[in-house]
Amino acid sequence: MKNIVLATKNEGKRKELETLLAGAAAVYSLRDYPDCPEIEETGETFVANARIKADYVAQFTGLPSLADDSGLAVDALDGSPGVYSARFAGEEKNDGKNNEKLLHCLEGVPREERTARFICALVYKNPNGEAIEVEGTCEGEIVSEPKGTNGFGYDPLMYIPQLYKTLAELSSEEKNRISHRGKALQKMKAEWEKSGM
Ligand SMILES: O=P(O)(O)OP(=O)(O)OP(=O)(O)OC[C@H]1O[C@@H](n2cnc3c(O)ncnc32)[C@H](O)[C@@H]1O
Ligand SMILES: [Mg+2]
Repeated sequence: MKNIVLATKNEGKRKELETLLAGAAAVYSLRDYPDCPEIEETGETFVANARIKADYVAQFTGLPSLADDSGLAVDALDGSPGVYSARFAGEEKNDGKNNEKLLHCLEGVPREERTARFICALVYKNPNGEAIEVEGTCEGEIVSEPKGTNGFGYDPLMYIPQLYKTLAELSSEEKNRISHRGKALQKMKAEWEKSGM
């Protein structure tokens, strides 16, 4: 079984990725490398940022690394907060404040115009330089008040019309089945199979 270091400091992501990788890889994370410095996300796209994180952590640890850069693109906000999703309400990366700001930005916007999607770019990088890049998306609508307590980040605001629930009202298994992250990881597993990496 391959060893992988997850290049993330986000506990919500770490848990989901660990569950999704169970049986496929032995998983470490930056919790196991507390000396790994903060990695600056200077890219303009999700995949560019995931590449930066995967490269850095593969070099730093000498092990294959899997990075996730993700976020929410809201149509009524021309795709914002996008790559700024974590820092939408400031550098401190506060989920509650980010959600408040998003609701504030969408005040008065009618339901039919509140469509949005989560995007997850995954980059897998071997210390020898080989890489695999995939992306997954999850479509929904931004509700006008938070609902549900599961998940993390913007989950309480992301309503999935087909399920009549927000992502935060789903169990982790249900979320993983339909989420941007779950879909991206399915693609990654297929690429691992194909390439033998
Ligand atoms: O960069 P790392 O260390 O992985 O952790 P991060 O939290 O900074 O992660 P990102 O830079 O990828 O920013 C993504 C933000 O988008 C949000 N997000 C991503 N996936 C999400 C999900 O499945 N549910 C809810 N919010 C999500 C969440 O608020 C994250 O902070
Ligand atoms: Mg980040």
